[in-house]
Amino acid sequence: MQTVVVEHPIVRSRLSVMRDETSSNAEFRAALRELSTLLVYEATRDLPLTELDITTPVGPTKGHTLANPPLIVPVLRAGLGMAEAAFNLLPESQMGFVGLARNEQTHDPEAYMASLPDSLAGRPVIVLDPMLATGGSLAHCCELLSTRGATTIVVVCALAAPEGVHRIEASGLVSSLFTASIDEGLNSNAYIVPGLGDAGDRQFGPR
Ligand SMILES: O=P(O)(O)OC[C@H]1O[C@H](OP(=O)(O)OP(=O)(O)O)[C@H](O)[C@@H]1O
Ligand SMILES: O=c1cc[nH]c(=O)[nH]1
Ligand SMILES: [Mg+2]
Repeated sequence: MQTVVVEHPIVRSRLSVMRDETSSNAEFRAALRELSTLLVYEATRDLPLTELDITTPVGPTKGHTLANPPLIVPVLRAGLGMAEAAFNLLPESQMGFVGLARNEQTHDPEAYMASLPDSLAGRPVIVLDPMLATGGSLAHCCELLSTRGATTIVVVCALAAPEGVHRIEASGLVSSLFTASIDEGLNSNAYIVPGLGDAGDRQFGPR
């Protein structure tokens, strides 16, 4: 698995707004949206292109279009805050949805929703979830995608813990991971330290 920590001054500043406990829900959502644009920009850098003939007002030339736009899959709830930014960059794409809620006693994900095409054979997938903590949720999501035939899965998250990076690498299902930071680790509640708290609650309020 290729792991890329996107180093950029704007990425750092938006992540800091997200980490700051005094940021409002609206400030957190705006910072996540802007951060997601930058992370998805990097995650799509190597997408293959198809050449096409176009005509400018001045004359003919060659243009390009995405050869095989990826399916975008936000993991609900928190990944919803990244979805619009990804769709804006990839308007040709389609979107699927996976709903997972981590059980805060066992730290295992509990699935409550999946809305995906039956077959993902031949379709690259970009999975969006701001938090990669134990990695249980993203591993579950990637297994679901793999069961439907996905072979190229790119994960984009705002923050990761080393434990989660190792877990999804060990799954063998993820081609690349793009994140703004790999933090120190997990606390006894399996929250990322220093992290930013609960990314779903910080956007939408407690569930
Ligand atoms: O790596 P893990 O240990 O599995 O934890 C990460 C998961 O926890 C958060 O979702 P949560 O379960 O809180 O649901 P929410 O998005 O509805 O808040 C986050 O958005 C990830 O999906
Ligand atoms: O730090 C964490 C861990 C899991 N889920 C979150 O939203 N934050
Ligand atoms: Mg949550």
